[in-house]
Amino acid sequence: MSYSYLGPSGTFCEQALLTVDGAADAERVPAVSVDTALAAVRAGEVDAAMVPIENSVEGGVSATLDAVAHGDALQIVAEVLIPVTFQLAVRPGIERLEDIKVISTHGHAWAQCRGWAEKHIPGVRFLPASSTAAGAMGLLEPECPYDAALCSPLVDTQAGLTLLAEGVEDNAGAITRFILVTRPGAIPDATGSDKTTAVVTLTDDHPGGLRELLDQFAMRGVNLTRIESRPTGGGLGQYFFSVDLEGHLSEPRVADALAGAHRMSADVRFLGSYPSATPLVSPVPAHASAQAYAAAGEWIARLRRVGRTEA
Ligand SMILES: O=C(O)C(=O)C[C@]1(C(=O)O)C=C[C@@H](O)C=C1
Repeated sequence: MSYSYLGPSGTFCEQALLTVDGAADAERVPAVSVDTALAAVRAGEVDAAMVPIENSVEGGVSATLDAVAHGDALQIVAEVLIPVTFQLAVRPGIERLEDIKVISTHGHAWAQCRGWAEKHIPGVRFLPASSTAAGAMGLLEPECPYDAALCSPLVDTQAGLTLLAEGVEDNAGAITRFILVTRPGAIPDATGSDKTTAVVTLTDDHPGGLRELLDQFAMRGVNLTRIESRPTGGGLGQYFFSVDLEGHLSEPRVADALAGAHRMSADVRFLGSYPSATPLVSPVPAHASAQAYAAAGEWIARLRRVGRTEA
């Protein structure tokens, strides 16, 4: 196997990738952006990509939500949760917080540390970097246009950077969720604790459209763990919905709910069923169990057989 990930080495993304069996010894190709990492999968240059999808403080990673929703089909085969904590690295010559005028990091990292930075370095300016590790590595460049970078604790051991502070995040205990993405192929077997991701674009804009979509899941006892609206790019008011739900496509209630969504909108993109990284939070109601579906299916089949005999 070969993998792309949001690089360079030292990102949280790489940390997530290294939790995958065999990835430590596999070919790992750092990419400059989520789009580039996924493009390498689409082009067949690597087998899979590890990219961030959601953070417990800052929410969805738009670059990932949009990239998997459009273009050649991709499939999510695994998810990884990584606790995130940040440290402040500085360029040579900077010795005190007061010397810092500009901080660089990934936008999601800045959103998680902005409160600390504004409190301890009043007036500091933010310069976006393509990743936390890219920001940190830039500090070693002779013409670095910023003084400090917020990065993962993985970075210091590799580069010999000077650290001025650790644990600078505003919310202790934050978690980022990453997904392992491949070209479409076999769906991982159901484990009994699985998630499914899909993208739905409602074709017809009318009052209650979103509620009707949600009903498809609610009435089949399917719990949603994330729902986000993202602009389609086609104009104001035009959105698609990206959803994660508890359950596997092989479960009748999940298949039925997705089929219901498809009846409402032909524009449903199935993005995969894969093992959940945490135990599912909501028990399956009795009426939505596989047994209840089987019993109801047999009942309908019986009715149809009787009808045919009598006809
Ligand atoms: O820049 C990194 O290190 C990443 O892996 C990206 C990313 C993200 O996109 O959310 C991952 C975890 C942190 O929340 C901050 C940045």
